[in-house]
Amino acid sequence: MENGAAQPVIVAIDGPSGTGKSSTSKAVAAQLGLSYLDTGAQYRAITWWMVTNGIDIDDPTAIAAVAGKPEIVSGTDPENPTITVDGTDVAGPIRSQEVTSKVSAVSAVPEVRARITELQRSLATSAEKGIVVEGRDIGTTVLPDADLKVFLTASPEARAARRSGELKSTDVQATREALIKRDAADSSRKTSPLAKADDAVEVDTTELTLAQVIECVVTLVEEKRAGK
Ligand SMILES: Nc1ncnc2c1ncn2[C@@H]1O[C@H](COP(=O)(O)OP(=O)(O)O)[C@@H](O)[C@H]1O
Ligand SMILES: Nc1ccn([C@H]2C[C@H](O)[C@@H](COP(=O)(O)OP(=O)(O)O)O2)c(=O)n1
Repeated sequence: MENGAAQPVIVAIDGPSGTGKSSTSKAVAAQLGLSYLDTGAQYRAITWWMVTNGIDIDDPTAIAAVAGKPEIVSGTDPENPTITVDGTDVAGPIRSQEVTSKVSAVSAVPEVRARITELQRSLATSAEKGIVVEGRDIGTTVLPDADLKVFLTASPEARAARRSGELKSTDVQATREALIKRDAADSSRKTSPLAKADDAVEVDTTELTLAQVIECVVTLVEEKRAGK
């Protein structure tokens, strides 16, 4: 088949916080003309709704009871990814410290995961040219038949330095601790934890520039498409 008429390609990119999933996925999707989905933004959006509606984050039963209520819509253009909850643009508020500190507890609730996973699968199957989906459990649970699975890693020091730079925070040590705590919670939850799929390609980005990581993933997609 000619490249121009290629079959939709599904790319799953997983890994802990600060490994470069969002920046890499967005750039790869833009370069290859694919859609892009930030699944972390969806979990942040449902967490934002729980916080805004006064739901007790320490009560998984209370979270489960209302998990079906908010309508979460993700725009999948990599040049302009969007996220709304019941029609409200929440791209800014979902990055708040409060949401960041509560998102692991909310996303550990099975009813929340079932709801969000369904949204993710539906977006992936409707992407005409294909999609790059980034998260924690995409290769293992959400899209186990993805054409390419990549698992990004980096040292905690590199990840904390990147996040601190982004948050314009000088306290790299506090950022490092918060990041390690969130990764531990995400990796140890019962339902669909952060994990590398057996057939994922692991890329350690500690010593790589973002441009190098993007090039690496684009090459992996092209090799898959060429049937190598
Ligand atoms: N290989 C890299 N080298 C240096 N900085 C990077 C690299 N990859 C990503 N970054 C930067 O690190 C920060 C976190 O990256 P991001 O893509 O949001 O990670 P994740 O989605 O895995 O949490 C961003 O500011 C991004 O520009
Ligand atoms: N597929 C996913 C994606 C994110 N999550 C949860 C766990 C993560 O700590 C939060 C936030 O994810 P996000 O990718 O926005 O996190 P960072 O960009 O690393 O700060 O969502 C998840 O449980 N499953």
